[in-house]
Amino acid sequence: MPTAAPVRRLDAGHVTELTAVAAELLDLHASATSPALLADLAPVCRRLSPGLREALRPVETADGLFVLRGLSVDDAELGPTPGHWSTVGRAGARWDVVLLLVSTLMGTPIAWDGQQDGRFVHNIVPSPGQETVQIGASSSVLLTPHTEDAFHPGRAHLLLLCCMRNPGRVATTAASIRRTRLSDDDLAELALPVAPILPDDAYADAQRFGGRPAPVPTLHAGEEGLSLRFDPAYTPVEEAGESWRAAYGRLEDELARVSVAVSLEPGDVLVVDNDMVVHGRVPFTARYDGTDRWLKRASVRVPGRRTRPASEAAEHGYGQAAIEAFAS
Ligand SMILES: O=C(O)CCC(=O)C(=O)O
Ligand SMILES: [Fe+2]
Repeated sequence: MPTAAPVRRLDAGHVTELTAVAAELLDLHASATSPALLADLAPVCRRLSPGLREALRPVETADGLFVLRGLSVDDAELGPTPGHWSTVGRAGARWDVVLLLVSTLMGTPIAWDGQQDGRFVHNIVPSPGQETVQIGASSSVLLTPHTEDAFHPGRAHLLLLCCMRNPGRVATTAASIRRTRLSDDDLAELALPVAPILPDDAYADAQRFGGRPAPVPTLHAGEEGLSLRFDPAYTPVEEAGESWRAAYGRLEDELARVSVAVSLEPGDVLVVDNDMVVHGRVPFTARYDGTDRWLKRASVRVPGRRTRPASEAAEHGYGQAAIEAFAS
């Protein structure tokens, strides 16, 4: 049984190269959200050294994740943790660019009109009033293991979580479907489109969408192996039949059994395969004094990936559309 996430260590030379290129891009474009900076990402990445590009290759094991370690955060320079994503401003902007470069080496960064003002890098901070909601801004509750943006066919293939600060070493949890053991009957049952996955509370517009929620398969046996699409907090499980509910429960149990806890340290980047791994977070007590936990998050699509059922192409996505950082 896996107990720890694999760590990939960036050597000092590669850290210097990556941070210097990020600083140059930010100087040139003034803002990490500038469309001109997004347009520069792919050409700049092509000029990075082969060693750095190799170090930042995508996820390659059945764990479906790794922690990239070696970057370091200057805590004093970062400034206080904001109480809400909308008040981050330019804080940690160089990290936004680092994350966009790492994302571009692995695929195409995506954003959503309906989430965090269409930004390509989200800020995940505990926010007053949201302590118990099932979104990243929560704190006092377990954030239930989920596929990111599971409600949408345009969701990311890879999710990157970069730690700015994490007092108390609050753990992110991650569980790979490829490490679970399920009976053939359960696999067959969960491959049927039985229950829909509704938009989560980070998407107010999508939640107002008038169309009919379509049931989707939970598991998919693709050419490369099993993938999953799973978000029990937003799945009306109680509307499904008893036999399917029992199989879904066994899947939840198996995911809990193989789950690893990853306590991110400042500068760590957790890379998660969003088709293979569900992630969550243990509860913690927010301080709201500027020293709180703070992650930056990027979502990446990998062109040409065939890990999902073809039927997803016909989904309405609750009126939301993913925006790509550049044409891929
Ligand atoms: O806070 C965490 O460790 C993970 C939160 C999360 O689910 C996310 O940012 O997508
Ligand atoms: Fe998440």
